[in-house]
Amino acid sequence: MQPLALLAAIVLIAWLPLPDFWITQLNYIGLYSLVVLGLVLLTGIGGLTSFGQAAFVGIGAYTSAYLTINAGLSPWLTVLMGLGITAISALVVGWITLRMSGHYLPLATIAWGLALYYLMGNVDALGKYDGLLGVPGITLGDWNLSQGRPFFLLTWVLVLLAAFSLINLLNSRTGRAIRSLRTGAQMAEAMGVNTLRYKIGIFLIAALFASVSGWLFAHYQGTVNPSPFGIKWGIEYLFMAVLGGAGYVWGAVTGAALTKLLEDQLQVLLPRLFGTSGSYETIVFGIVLVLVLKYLPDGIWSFVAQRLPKKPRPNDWDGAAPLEERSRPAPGDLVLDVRAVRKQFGGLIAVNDISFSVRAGQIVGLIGPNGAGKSTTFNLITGVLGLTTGEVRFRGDVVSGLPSREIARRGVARTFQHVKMIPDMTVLENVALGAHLRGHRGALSAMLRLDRPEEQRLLREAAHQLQRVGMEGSLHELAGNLAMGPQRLLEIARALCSDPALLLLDEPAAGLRHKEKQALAGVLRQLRAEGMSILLVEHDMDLVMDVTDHIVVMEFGTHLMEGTPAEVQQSPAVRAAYLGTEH
Ligand SMILES: Nc1ncnc2c1ncn2[C@@H]1O[C@H](COP(=O)(O)OP(=O)(O)OP(=O)(O)O)[C@@H](O)[C@H]1O
Repeated sequence: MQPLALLAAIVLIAWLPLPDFWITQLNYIGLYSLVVLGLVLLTGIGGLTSFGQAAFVGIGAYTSAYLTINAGLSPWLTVLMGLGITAISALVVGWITLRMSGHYLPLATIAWGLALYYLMGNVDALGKYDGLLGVPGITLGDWNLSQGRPFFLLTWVLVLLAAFSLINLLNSRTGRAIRSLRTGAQMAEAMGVNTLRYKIGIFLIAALFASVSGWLFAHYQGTVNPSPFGIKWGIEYLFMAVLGGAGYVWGAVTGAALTKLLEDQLQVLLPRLFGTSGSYETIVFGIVLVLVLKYLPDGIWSFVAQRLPKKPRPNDWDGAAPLEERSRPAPGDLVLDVRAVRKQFGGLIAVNDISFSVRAGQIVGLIGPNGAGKSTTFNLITGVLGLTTGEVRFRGDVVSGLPSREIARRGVARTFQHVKMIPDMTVLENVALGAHLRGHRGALSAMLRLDRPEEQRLLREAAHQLQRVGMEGSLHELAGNLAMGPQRLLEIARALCSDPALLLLDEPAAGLRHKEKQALAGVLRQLRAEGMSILLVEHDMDLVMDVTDHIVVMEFGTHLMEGTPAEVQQSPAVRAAYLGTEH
């Protein structure tokens, strides 16, 4: 949707002779939309559930109300102060709670919401549960922006700014990193994404949006008290996000609008229907939520989004400058040196003093029967697991003990045994995530669209790597629609995007058809010809024998033998290990 067309629509609505009742409704919808836009980013896109957003609305509202009443400051100044206090609170709360996973995070946000509610209700200076009265309006010259149509304009311009800055953010390097959070930390960290930093970042942005809504609310109402900032409202905001479509920016506005309109209509209709007064609308909302979750699990906007024409991202990257590349190891240089690595899980020694090396321009296969310890060795090299003893050196430096994103930064790229990608993002965007560490632009420059030159360079790299693996025809397809073969190639292209000196492939042939395996073998041979070093963990013996230069065989966590494919094929010990017969 075009920002200017929407802005024009807002000005038109303000100008039309609509009854004041509807302007008031739209004002509240705008206030809610701001909070829910934050939730779309945090919960729908980032996968972090928060019941505590109403508390951030409260911080924005109370800060501005208190300072305008008691210190006589201008609301234009107090909004910034509210944002500052909100930012500090969000950083502290986020830093503590966002390390938690599963149910703990929502529980922690409930605790935070409750704590703040009771704090607001018990502090004398904040008027306890009666709150603060006589909050002055927001003025611009002689114009009072806190009433009716002027307030409508102010609120909805802010909603548009928030919505389009989110859209810009999601279409950027930072946005891809944020979207990767939902797939789990392992893939994101392997792409060099500092997941905790990004989680705190989206928590902060969502809190700031809520704080602005609180500021507007305080000056619109002219009074603040704790009840709109309690946990009930924390739940209600989440409800709006889920109803509208938590994965979509416009889902936020849809959810806020439907909830407000439905609530108002039901509050009038239902008591008439039942003949008594009561909060029947809550029951109806519960039923609506269950129905939406059953029939439109991605929210009401998803229904619209599926029917909107989809334009592929216009190609503006072809002319961009290529990204800088790291220095390459010379052919034959020692790239990976695994020295007596051991991993113990309780009493089980999964990897028992394994040593081997990979040289530049070599494809080394790591094979062995199920449970031999291949994946564990792979995870030790990539930093997913810590070593019990031993050492891993990459290009001469010890990398064991480093977090996986640091190992990725040094030039080790990987794919996953079970493909990990972002299904609702295009192939091109998924692959561009691999170049995360080669870009530097952050959230603010993305929101303001100052990141475009860098973004074009990143997309150019992604398109180039897709061409390298023969997928140049699928740039704009959604990754979730790909067959298994192209999915595996997507992962390889994504890994190549980081400009690696070593590529670690975890069972890339698993689930592939014969033709797809042939295509994969072709890509691997071509990469080797270009000087890439590859460690290949694989069960498919045809592929391993076909493409590797050297093979390391593991059995029960130990090093059984190593040699050329021919030597390994002829080894009675290897045959026995696979067939389970005598050595
Ligand atoms: N996190 C863990 N905790 C305990 N034991 C583990 C853990 N991960 C792996 N193991 C054990 O370590 C051994 C080696 O497992 P690993 O997955 O590395 O083997 P693999 O050779 O990759 O097998 P496959 O080919 O089936 O993937 C197995 O006995 C496995 O059960």
